[in-house]
Amino acid sequence: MTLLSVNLNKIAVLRNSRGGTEPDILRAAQTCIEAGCGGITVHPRPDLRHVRPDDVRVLATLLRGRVEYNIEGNPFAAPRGAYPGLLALAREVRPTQVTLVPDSEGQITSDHGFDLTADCERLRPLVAELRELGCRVSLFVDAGAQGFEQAVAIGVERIEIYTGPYAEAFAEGDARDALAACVDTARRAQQAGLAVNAGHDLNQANLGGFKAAIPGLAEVSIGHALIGEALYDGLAPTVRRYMQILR
Ligand SMILES: CC(=O)[C@@H](O)[C@H](O)COP(=O)(O)O
Ligand SMILES: NCC(=O)COP(=O)(O)O
Repeated sequence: MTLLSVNLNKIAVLRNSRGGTEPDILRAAQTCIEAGCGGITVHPRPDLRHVRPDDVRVLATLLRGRVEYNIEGNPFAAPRGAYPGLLALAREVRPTQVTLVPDSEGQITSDHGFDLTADCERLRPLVAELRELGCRVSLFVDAGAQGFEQAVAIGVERIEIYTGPYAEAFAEGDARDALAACVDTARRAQQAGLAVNAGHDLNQANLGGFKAAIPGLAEVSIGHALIGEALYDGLAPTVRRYMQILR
């Protein structure tokens, strides 16, 4: 069974657009847990536009001992204001997994992975510290990435394949090449001893074929589409409830 980790960034984006506390991230996490998800993912960023450090902290308390907690982010992004940095957050909350992502400043969302052959040496001390803290470490990589042996050598246990190009090809009607690249990447990573996660723009339409093609897929983290789909699923009953009140 592949673990579903629900990314709650979009709940925070909606909340942040008004200020205040609604929609409430803890309530959203609780709902996802009650629905059977295996994990919660957050991706705090230095500009605080998504999940914020205080969200990361309160979620840790809610999730501990219940489901996996996956925190994503760029470990090299400098602390700024209320954002203490990814490593500092990991030291505080000790999530199940930290997924290191080479986001650059101002990126709307993640759009590429690490170059393992170039980046493993500078990642080495960070991976070591995260492992000391008891966190599993996963590296965000593009399909086609090389250097999995180097990743294993510095203590990395998983990769997360960036599935944006697969999702885009699927939406355009022909995902065969993009899927084949993910399948080959997963196979090589597994042969090197890594477990394989995947994420970005996965949705109910493109997930089934992806999962079927990747034996042993350990985890998918899904946020943007899942929250959008939840809106569609929830809009009609919600409107009906308002109509009841207004009768
Ligand atoms: C690491 C990753 O794949 C990203 O997909 C990201 O976490 C997506 O979520 P946001 O764009 O909402 O931060
Ligand atoms: N790691 C990917 C993730 O957490 C969610 O990405 P998306 O579904 O919001 O594109």
